[in-house]
Amino acid sequence: MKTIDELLAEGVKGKRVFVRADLNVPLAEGTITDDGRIRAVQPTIAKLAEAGARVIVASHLGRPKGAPDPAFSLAPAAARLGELLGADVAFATDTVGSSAKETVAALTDGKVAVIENLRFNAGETSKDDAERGAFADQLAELADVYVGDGFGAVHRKHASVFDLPKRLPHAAGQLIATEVGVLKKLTDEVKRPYVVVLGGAKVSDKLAVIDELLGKADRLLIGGGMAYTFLYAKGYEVGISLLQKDQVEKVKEYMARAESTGVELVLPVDILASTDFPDLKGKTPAEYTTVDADKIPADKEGLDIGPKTRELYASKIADAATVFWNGPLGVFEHPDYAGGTRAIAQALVDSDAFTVVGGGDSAAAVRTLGFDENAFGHISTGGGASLEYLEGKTLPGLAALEG
Ligand SMILES: Nc1ncnc2c1ncn2[C@@H]1O[C@H](COP(=O)(O)OP(=O)(O)OP(=O)(O)O)[C@@H](O)[C@H]1O
Ligand SMILES: O=C(O)[C@H](O)COP(=O)(O)O
Repeated sequence: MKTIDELLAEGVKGKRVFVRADLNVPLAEGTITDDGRIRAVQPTIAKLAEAGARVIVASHLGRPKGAPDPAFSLAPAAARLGELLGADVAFATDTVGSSAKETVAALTDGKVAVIENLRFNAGETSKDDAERGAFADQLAELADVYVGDGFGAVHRKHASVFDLPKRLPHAAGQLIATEVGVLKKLTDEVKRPYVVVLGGAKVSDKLAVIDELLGKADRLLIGGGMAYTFLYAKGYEVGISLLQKDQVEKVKEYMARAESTGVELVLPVDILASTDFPDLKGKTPAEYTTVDADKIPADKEGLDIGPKTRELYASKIADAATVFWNGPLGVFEHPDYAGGTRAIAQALVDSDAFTVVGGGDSAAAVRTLGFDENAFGHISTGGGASLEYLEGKTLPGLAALEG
């Protein structure tokens, strides 16, 4: 992979450089609630601008259906990027149409423009190679050079991630280089004990990584919504908790494998359970009871790990040399169910281990709960991307940069 420094050494002054970023930030009524992903790509953009490039920043945001949708506009992200850079950032109201062409043509050396959400065009995410290729051809007309720096999207075989770098001279941005460097440490040269904490909502999304981690990690601590499928597989009743019944057999197989290979697979021992999902908007106080994990009442759902589990998990993290954490341990968006996630974040901060937090929600949780980002070894901007990297999969966006 060509690095950004190698590209800069070749000279980018006056060149139109297309930066594929991941500006897919959480928004609440048009306001960015966590700008971590914008800050993460800013150094690459700033370096290119300082070197006199005409920088075109592109990204997806959310999952619009291949057509313009104002709810998914990148305009707020472009404005925030301008604030962070301390410079005017132009904004094109389309992606490859007249606004994009005019905006790019008007760029002068060292200036930055953001084009509208790539996913407003069906070609971006199309499964059809020709349709994706045709969109990539249009994007290629906008630029002379491609810089891949949207780590959060490198697992997507999308036009701007996979097809476009094949059409232009290309290099990897600083963020991608950092992310890959850190994740390599978790795959090639991991220091033990290696503890993995997995939470979040969907077991099915994380099964493949559990499969891979059973051969790599020393301990696997399970929490969040996915814990209930494990507890159910163990034979417990889980009330109305999140349960993926179609995954139960697979989970049983993994539990047996963990047992036979000596990997410690640790499940919650107590749970905060309630008859109601909490009010995430008004954040009115929740009513819940703390129950043992094998005694979840039939009319209740588990919404966070309980105090005994928090202590247990913290003790399993305390002597780790490496920790990877993906997925909140409870419905952290409500203050009454944020305690489990907070306890795990604190355990990471307190440990001497090299700690990596992966996943959009986990990274946002760490910041919204008030933790200092610098207290962690690395906070990845990739959710699915970091998991797929750890699974050992070939990531289209990295493969394209290597070619
Ligand atoms: N017990 C639970 N019941 C229901 N939902 C839960 C529970 N615990 C956590 N969640 C929810 O899981 C969601 C996060 O899951 P997800 O798998 O998306 O996490 P992530 O991997 O960090 O994020 P991303 O996929 O964005 O990278 C949160 O919105 C949280 O409220
Ligand atoms: O949030 C993410 O994980 C990335 O931005 C990728 O988004 P996607 O899952 O919608 O492709």
